Amino acid sequence: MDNILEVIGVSKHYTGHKALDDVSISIAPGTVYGLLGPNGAGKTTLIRIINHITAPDSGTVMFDGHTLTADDVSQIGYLPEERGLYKKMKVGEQAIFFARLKGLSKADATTQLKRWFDKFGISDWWDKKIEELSKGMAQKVQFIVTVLHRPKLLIFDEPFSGFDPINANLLKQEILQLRDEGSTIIFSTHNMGSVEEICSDITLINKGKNILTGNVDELRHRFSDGRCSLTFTGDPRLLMERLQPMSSEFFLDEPKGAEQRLELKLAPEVKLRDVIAAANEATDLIEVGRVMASMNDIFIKTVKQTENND
Ligand SMILES: Nc1ncnc2c1ncn2[C@@H]1O[C@H](COP(=O)(O)OP(=O)(O)OP(=O)(O)O)[C@@H](O)[C@H]1O
Repeated sequence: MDNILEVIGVSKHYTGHKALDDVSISIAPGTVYGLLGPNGAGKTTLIRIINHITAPDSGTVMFDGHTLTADDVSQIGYLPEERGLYKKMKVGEQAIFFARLKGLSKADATTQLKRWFDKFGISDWWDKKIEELSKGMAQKVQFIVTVLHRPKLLIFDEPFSGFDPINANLLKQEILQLRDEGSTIIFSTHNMGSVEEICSDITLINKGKNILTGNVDELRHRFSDGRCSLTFTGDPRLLMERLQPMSSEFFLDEPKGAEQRLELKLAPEVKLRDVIAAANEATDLIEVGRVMASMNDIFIKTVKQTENND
C-alpha cells in the first residue's frame, strides 16, 4: 500500500538559519510514527509544513499518493503543543463550533461529542466555560476536537504533557484505538518512554537534519550492543569468572533475596547458547534475556555522535 505521507528532500530557511535541511520521511498507513529531536531541531517546522501552515523552500510533501494541497488539511488532525481554546466560550458550544469547521453537521457533532465526553469523564463540563477547566480537562477537549472528524492523519505534539498517569493511559489507549481503526499518527514528544510504548517507527531530527530513522524494535536491538541479562541463584564471582572469555563488561545488580541479576556485553561472535551452558554450570540459571537499548540512550547517543562529527 502507498505511504500515507512522503516528505521528500524538504528544506526550510528562516533568516540566517536553516530549520530543515533536506529532510525525507516515509510514513506507512496505520502506524504510530515518532518525530523526535532536541529542542529547536525542526520538528514543529516540519509539522507546520505537513499542515500546510508553512511552505517549504524546496522539496515535496506527498499525501495519500498525491502532492499535498490545502484541501488535504481537512484529512489531517493536528493537536499543537500550544493549545488554543476560547476561554470565555462554553465547552460544548466550542467543541461543536470546531467540529462544524471540520465539516460535521450540528446534530452529528453533538451526538459524537457527547459520546467522547462521556468516555473521557467530562460530560458534566459541557455547559461550563473553558476558563473553568483544569489544564488536563481542557487538553481532553482539544484532543476530542482534533480526532472527532476521523482524519486519515493525526499529528500530536506532546499529547501527554499535563496529564496524570491515569488520564495519560486513557489517552494512550484512545490513540492506539484510532490507529487500529485506520488512522495514521505522527507523534512528537521528548518522552522516550512513551515512544517505546506506542511508536512502531521513528525519525530523529537534529539541527534540521534527519540523523536516524527506523523501526523502534530494530533500533533498540541494534543499539543494544550485544547486551544480555542472566537471573540466577549462586555465586556471582564464580559466574563472572566462567563468563570472562565471552564478555568484556559485567554489571551486577543489587541482589533481590536469593535471586541475582547480571548484565553482560557479549562480543559479536559469542553465541547466546554457549553463555547459557556456561552460566548453567556455574550457577542455577533462572532467566536469560536480551537487553534492549532504551530510546532515551539511543536519542542521547545518536545526537551526541552527530554533534561530535560536526
Ligand atoms: N517563525 C520562525 N521564524 C524564525 N525562526 C524560526 C521560526 N520558527 C522556528 N524557527 C527556528 O527554527 C528552528 C527549529 O524550530 P522548531 O520550532 O521547528 O523546533 P522543534 O524541534 O519543534 O523544537 P522544540 O522541541 O523546542 O519544540 C529553531 O532554531 C527556531 O528558532
